[in-house]
Amino acid sequence: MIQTLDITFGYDSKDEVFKFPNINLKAKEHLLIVGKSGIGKTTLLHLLAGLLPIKTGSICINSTRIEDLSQKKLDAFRGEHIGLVFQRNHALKSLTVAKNLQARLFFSRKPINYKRINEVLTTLDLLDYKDKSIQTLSTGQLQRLGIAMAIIHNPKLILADEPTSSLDDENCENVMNLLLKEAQRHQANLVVITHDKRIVSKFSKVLML
Ligand SMILES: Nc1ncnc2c1ncn2[C@@H]1O[C@H](COP(=O)(O)OP(=O)(O)OP(=O)(O)O)[C@@H](O)[C@H]1O
Repeated sequence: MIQTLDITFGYDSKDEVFKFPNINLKAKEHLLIVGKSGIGKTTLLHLLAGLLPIKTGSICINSTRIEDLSQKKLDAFRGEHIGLVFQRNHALKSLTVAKNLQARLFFSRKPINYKRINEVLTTLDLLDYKDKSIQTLSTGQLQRLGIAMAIIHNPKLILADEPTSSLDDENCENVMNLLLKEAQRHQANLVVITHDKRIVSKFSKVLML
């Protein structure tokens, strides 16, 4: 469940103040965020993840007001309950694909579940790369690994910034189906930013910034 109320934000280096429309998602509801380049979509996603501090307003995720949390508690809350798909991959370059997923589970304070790792890698067509260094992966494979890292710990909120932008039609379909299936399975909310017209029909709620 996500509820935002009158949130505003400003980057220190700029005078511009972003004012965002309220978001109200019940359990299992999903949201697509669209809008022209530079309007503030990624900024909003980072606010929902608690990666940036709101200036005013409130953000409530599963009954927790994230602006009330200390930095330490916020980091722990994010690690445990939120899965983030970034535009750029944040995997650790020195580790293999599987070790990156193990590290993600470790930082989320979840047990290392090898069956779950294999299942996610299979769905994302990455099983053959399990023991490969991530430096050998293509852009699309890296993007799929980013998705694996965002869902491996069964988060309650999945936030995805352009998750399908560098994927072909088949992988675009696989990735969206996986994100929706994972969200459904764990009763999670899924919030996706996109310019990708191929995925619009998958969402019943759309927020235009
Ligand atoms: N760290 C930052 N410091 C200062 N300004 C920033 C920072 N990050 C983003 N901005 C500015 O804030 C505005 C919104 O950026 P944001 O990335 O949220 O837009 P967006 O809608 O996601 O764009 P796109 O669709 O191109 O990814 C832009 O004008 C951008 O230049």
